[in-house]
Amino acid sequence: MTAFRTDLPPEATYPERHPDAPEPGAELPPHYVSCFGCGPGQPHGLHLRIVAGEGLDLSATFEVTADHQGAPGLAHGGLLASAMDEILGQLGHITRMSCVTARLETDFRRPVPVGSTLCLAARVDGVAGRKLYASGEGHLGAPDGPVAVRARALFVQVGLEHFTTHGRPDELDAIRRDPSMITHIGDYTLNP
Ligand SMILES: CCCCCCCCCCCCCC(=O)SCCNC(=O)CCNC(=O)[C@H](O)C(C)(C)COP(=O)(O)OP(=O)(O)OC[C@H]1O[C@@H](n2cnc3c(N)ncnc32)[C@H](O)[C@@H]1OP(=O)(O)O
Repeated sequence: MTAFRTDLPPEATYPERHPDAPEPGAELPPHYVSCFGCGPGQPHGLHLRIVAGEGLDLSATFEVTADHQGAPGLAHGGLLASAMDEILGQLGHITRMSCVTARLETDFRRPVPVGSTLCLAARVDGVAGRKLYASGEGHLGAPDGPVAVRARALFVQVGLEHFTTHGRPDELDAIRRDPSMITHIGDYTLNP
């Protein structure tokens, strides 16, 4: 059997839900107004609205429109992977780890027609040091609908300097002028 690089290592542990994690049922704040996945100010974005679950899990709905096509009338696979990347990455809200995607594996199990709603679910599988392992699915039409897409990912925790070092100065300057473009929770600045 293939050993995927997102397989949980033996030293992984299952973390507690962070006491400052969003309440179950609460909608997560967008981490950055211009994020392609969740930013309300991103005209070309997916505009995912992500809701905290009871444990180390999240859910969201993704309305698939004609803007998301690959084949005629069908969603583009890379776009579905982006939606999974976004909801999996936002699991950092629940564990309070500011992470970036190191590896994302996606299985496309059914075509996703334009006009359909994809119900996304994501959960933490474990944490090993800076590494957060996560998995999720996209169900067609309803949370218990057929699985159209499945993903597993490895995220690596990074400090704020990851973004300040590598981000384009124009966008970083815009955030300095208007800090409300990114979400701050307490003394923690979320991944911009
Ligand atoms: C409160 C917080 C809330 C946060 C909410 C945020 C919402 C955000 C939502 C965003 C949603 C969208 C999200 C996005 O779109 S994030 C944007 C897309 N991702 C990136 O741009 C990341 C680019 N990559 C990097 O910057 C670096 O490579 C990173 C930082 C990932 C690691 O470089 P770094 O120099 O720091 O660390 P390291 O190289 O020592 O690696 C560390 C460990 O990881 C293991 N490893 C690394 N890569 C892989 C791999 N491919 N498969 C398997 N394993 C891998 C590695 O072996 C090592 O393991 P170990 O030797 O320790 O055992």
